[in-house]
Amino acid sequence: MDIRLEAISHRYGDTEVLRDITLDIPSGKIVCLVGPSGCGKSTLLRFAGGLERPLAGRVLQIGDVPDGCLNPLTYVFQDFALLPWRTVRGNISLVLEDHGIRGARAEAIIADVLARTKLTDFARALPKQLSGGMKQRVAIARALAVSPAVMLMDEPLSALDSQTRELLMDDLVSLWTRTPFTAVYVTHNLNEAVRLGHRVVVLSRRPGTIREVVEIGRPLSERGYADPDLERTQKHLWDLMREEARAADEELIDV
Ligand SMILES: Nc1ncnc2c1ncn2[C@@H]1O[C@H](COP(=O)(O)OP(=O)(O)OP(=O)(O)O)[C@@H](O)[C@H]1O
Repeated sequence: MDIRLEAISHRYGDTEVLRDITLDIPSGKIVCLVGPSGCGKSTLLRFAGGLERPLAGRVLQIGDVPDGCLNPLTYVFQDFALLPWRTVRGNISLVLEDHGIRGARAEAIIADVLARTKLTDFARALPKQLSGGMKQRVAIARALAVSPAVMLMDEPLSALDSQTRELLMDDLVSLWTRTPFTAVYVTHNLNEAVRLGHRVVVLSRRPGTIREVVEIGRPLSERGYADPDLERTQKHLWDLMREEARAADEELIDV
């Protein structure tokens, strides 16, 4: 399933947040949204996920959802949002229980997503026993369990230290390489954007408009740490954003 955002504009009271955003999220690709603080990235993600409606424009879902899809639009949040009293397995089974899936069918799905996220040996652990990176893997496994058409990822790695973030990026790349998924991925981190994005959408300062859409053709599995081509692309993204990021930062200080 593709998502098309068509001529989206929005304001909260007197604050114009987004202006005339038209954007395609093609099936099987990761589209990263980057831009200065407060430019409307998370708002756009909520519109894509149908959690909120824009004042103008529309969000179209085009095509079929994947086989076995229980929840077409599924979020992965920065803070993992795991239930502390449930085990890894229990956190994943919960989303299946919500859809009335139990027994052998649930077991098969849980085994599959635990294997895909390399968590099989941790099925009985409680969240408090896990590192931040492992918790986020559980959150990703839980999202995958519902076979989403599109994963909506709001800064999923930003609560993690830089080494853990590197490891999780590798995990996301191998996950996508084995079975491509579709994602809208909001991040402040331009390195994440160039490592994980097939398409990087640079938004301007608020009201967010699209400044540039950067396509990155190189396969995810061939994008290594400190790759000179990717560093050039990352620099280009930062050149697009630098002044506006500073202005947005100073605007926050003025408030
Ligand atoms: N529900 C709401 N009611 C009022 N204002 C809101 C609401 N949600 C967001 N805003 C405002 O809309 C603007 C865009 O917010 P949003 O969180 O989408 O930006 P962002 O680019 O994701 O920000 P950041 O990079 O800092 O996370 C901000 O000025 C924010 O204060």
